[in-house]
Amino acid sequence: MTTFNELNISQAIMKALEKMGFEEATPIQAETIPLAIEGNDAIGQAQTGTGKTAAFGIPMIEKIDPQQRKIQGLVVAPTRELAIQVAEELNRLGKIKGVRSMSVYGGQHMERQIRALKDGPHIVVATPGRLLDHMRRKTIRTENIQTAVLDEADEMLNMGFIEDIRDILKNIPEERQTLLFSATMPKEIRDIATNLMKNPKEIKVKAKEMTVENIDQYFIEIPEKQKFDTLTNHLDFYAPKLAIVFSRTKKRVDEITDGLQARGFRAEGIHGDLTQGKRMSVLNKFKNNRVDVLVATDVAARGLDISGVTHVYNFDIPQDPESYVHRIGRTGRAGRTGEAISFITPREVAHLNVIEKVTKSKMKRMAPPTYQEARRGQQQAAADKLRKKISQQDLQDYQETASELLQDYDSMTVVAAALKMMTKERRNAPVKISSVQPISVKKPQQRGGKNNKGGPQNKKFYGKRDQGRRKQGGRKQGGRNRKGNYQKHRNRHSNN
Ligand SMILES: Nc1ncnc2c1ncn2[C@@H]1O[C@H](COP(=O)(O)OP(=O)(O)OP(=O)(O)O)[C@@H](O)[C@H]1O
Ligand SMILES: [Mg+2]
Repeated sequence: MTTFNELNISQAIMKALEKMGFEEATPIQAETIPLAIEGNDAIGQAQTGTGKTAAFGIPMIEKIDPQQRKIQGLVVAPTRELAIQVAEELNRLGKIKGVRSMSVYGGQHMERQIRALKDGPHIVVATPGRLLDHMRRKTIRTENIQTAVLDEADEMLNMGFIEDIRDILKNIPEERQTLLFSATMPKEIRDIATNLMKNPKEIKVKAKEMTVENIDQYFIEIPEKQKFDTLTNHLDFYAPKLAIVFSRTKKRVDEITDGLQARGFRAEGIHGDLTQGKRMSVLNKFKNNRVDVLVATDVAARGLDISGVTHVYNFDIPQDPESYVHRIGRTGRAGRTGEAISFITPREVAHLNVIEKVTKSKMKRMAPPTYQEARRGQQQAAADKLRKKISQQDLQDYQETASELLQDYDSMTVVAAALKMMTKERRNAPVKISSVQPISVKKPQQRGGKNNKGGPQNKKFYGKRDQGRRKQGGRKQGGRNRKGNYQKHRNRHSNN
């Protein structure tokens, strides 16, 4: 264990850390901070929820001169919500030193953003599209930036964002320090990354598995048509405190959300087609426990740090093993425990095995809870409430009425009636979710098609010869292929 004291951190930041309740540095922080303070470029890889934000935030803030009201640090993040969250954490870390961070993202009034930028933040945390917009308008000046960070670096250097990132980095002084962070870093992306940096130090916190070990991982094999009932049975039986349900498409997110609401759950959906105002309000409701189930596309898969998420459901198994790692990493953060439950259709078993292999983790098979179990789960929740009430021992006022009841009925009947009244019986509204194609592990010759995301991680499933062919083909048809993919990704992220 390393204390922050041992890392030669200045007083102002030490005080901020104390206020934040950080007692010891996490391994990625212990390894990164000294290297980054020395000025090295670095690629940092450590599991989800292990404090990568402060690992780059602390050295970045150390270097900033608060007297100079110029942008000296830049963080680029893939989603708006993450940009906001990172800016908040940096503001906490920099508060006592007087270092101010501001988030800049799409979907927000340009004029308002420009006014706020005139206030002279020291650090800007931005999504790529809007950042480029400001750079072109010269409302964000880059000449004083000393540190540039790509949070979720593998995502930022993947096809959807890579061109934007190149454009951004071109505009930042070459003497800059570049820091890249993520829980996942496929080798091909690491190679791209290395080209953008100067002799980067690679910091990889050694872990047996890519996923966090205090997340219990399960899978339930069920036909597509039974997924929704299985989800509601599971939610009733296990009564998670806060759950995130990931689905593959925006349409399905809407349908699942509507379905859950129709069955009486406090659920809300989040995806890129919603207005920014709606996205924020949904997330805030979830953070404040006014919503129990957040249904989301991958827009919520990376980086979001919402304390108290106990369960992550993959209503649809994700295409990439990396995406799986990030999605389930929304639980089990900062040493807490969590559960991840993935629904797979019978045809997706091979794909599940691929995810297990790449992430070096194992998912345990779980039987889908039955309707009877779900009902029992609901009754148990009511029984727990009764037990809690009994333990509070403030029932004197009710004793006379209780004894009258017991003269007329036996105790079993009275308690059963009380339980029935308290049980949140599910409204069994019929719900139909439009179907999607199962994800299959395609044979090599079938890969590389127009709809194939073709992420670098897929390379593993090519034979040696095919790899070569793919490389060649990739270059030749790169334009079309990349463009197709690029467009697809742009759409996915179009609301940054
Ligand atoms: N040294 C520390 N002591 C206690 N808590 C910490 C420490 N460092 C970070 N945290 C807290 O741990 C949580 C997770 O941190 P953070 O979001 O930076 O993780 P991450 O590694 O970036 O995860 P992800 O890969 O999901 O983005 C946050 O709530 C953060 O405030
Ligand atoms: Mg993070």
